[in-house]
Amino acid sequence: MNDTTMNLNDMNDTHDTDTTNTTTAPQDGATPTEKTRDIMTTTNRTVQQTAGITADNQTDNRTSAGIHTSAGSTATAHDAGNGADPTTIISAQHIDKHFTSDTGTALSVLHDLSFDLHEDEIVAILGRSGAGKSTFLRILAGLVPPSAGTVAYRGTPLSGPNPGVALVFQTFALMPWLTVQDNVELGLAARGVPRGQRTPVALAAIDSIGLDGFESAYPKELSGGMRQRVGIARALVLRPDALFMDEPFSALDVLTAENLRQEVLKLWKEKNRGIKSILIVTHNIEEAVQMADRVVVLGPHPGHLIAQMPVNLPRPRDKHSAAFGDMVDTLYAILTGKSNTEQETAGPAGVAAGTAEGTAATATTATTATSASTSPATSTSTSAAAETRFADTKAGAAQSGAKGSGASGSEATSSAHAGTAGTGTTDAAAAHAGCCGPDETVCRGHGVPCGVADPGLRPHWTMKPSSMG
Ligand SMILES: Nc1ncnc2c1ncn2[C@@H]1O[C@H](COP(=O)(O)OP(=O)(O)OP(=O)(O)O)[C@@H](O)[C@H]1O
Repeated sequence: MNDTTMNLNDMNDTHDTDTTNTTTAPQDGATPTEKTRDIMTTTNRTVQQTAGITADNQTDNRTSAGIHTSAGSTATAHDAGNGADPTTIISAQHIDKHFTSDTGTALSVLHDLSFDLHEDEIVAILGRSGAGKSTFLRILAGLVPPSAGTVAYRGTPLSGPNPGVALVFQTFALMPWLTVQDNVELGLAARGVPRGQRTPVALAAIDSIGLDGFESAYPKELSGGMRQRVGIARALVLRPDALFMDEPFSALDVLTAENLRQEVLKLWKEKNRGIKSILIVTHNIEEAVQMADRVVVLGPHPGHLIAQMPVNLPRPRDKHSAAFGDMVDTLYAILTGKSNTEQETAGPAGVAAGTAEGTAATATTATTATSASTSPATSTSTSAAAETRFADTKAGAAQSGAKGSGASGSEATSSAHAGTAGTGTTDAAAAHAGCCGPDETVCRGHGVPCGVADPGLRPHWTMKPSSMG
């Protein structure tokens, strides 16, 4: 510990680093009164019924619920969270958000968005670039006040930073002048934890995230992946009820991102994990399906709830399974407006039921898959939607809706094989061998046994090396 850390609270006040959830003040001047209005009276039973999920029977209902969508503006993602459910960590009700430009023009960013986060779940907020995902996350974190609506943490309306949240940022937000250890201790120091107590906690977190031996290193000495590990460790030491991750892997190369996702999921599996929920913002469909127990889809202009989908696939998830692919296809269709799920109450039920067998759902059939609930997988999804379903929706699906091309369409996964295997061939075994380390029995990028040809290997995972960056 160096002297710099003696004044950590001062640093937090001085530098806008977004390093903890305890120091950032509301930015647009909304009053606590505005923020707390009607918090206990906004329960909307109709909406709960529409969603098909109740607090009392959460898991079972999720399993059978399939995809829920909202054609209207009053839908809520999950139950309405009136405080009756002790597993509700955060409840946001009827959130509106607008920003006003220098010229006085109002930009409506979020409209009537309701959402509950519960214990023991990972939720992904998925949407196109500009849909308002990060803004919504920040509102839930209490970093930005809503223009209308309410946010409560454990039933208590927020009037500032959410005390149950710790944040991980896309850009890591590390203090460059602090060592790894000091960065990790930052949030604890800001909370007034004495140095003698925070050091062992920080060291344990550093160890758990795979940075043992780098305690004294400075951020500039670390790779991007290592920096994000520091960012994650810094959040973990706070043992937050909710770990918020705002596109945490999108600044990393494909393999590093995949490794870190696996690390986070490994931590999540631990009994004494210290965090009760994870909320991850992403525009990567595959990442959402890989990580989340529930995917909440936001539509743009202004950001609003268009669908939510439970992900009941067994963990660790097999990206090659038909069920996984069907979920990705379905979400792609929803994101690109090719789905008419607004009229449906269930999507590909094989997926919703969490079976290994998917349905024959494709981008065009997913929305009418209610009658295919027991169908085995019969499709390898060769539609344009399927071709691009692993694309970063910001670069690929979100902008064009066309077949993935170049870096956008292929970056998300195809380069995982090619970048390491260096083959770019259609030889599945060779491709997997490339991402299997000497001590690994499973290809970490794709969840298949090393050295085993994967019959489900999709064509776009073997694109030409030149298109893989
Ligand atoms: N502080 C701000 N002042 C003005 N406009 C803002 C502010 N923050 C966000 N916006 C606008 O709100 C909209 C939503 O931004 P936001 O970052 O929440 O979207 P997003 O879905 O997270 O996008 P991305 O995936 O590209 O990060 C954008 O049009 C953005 O320009």
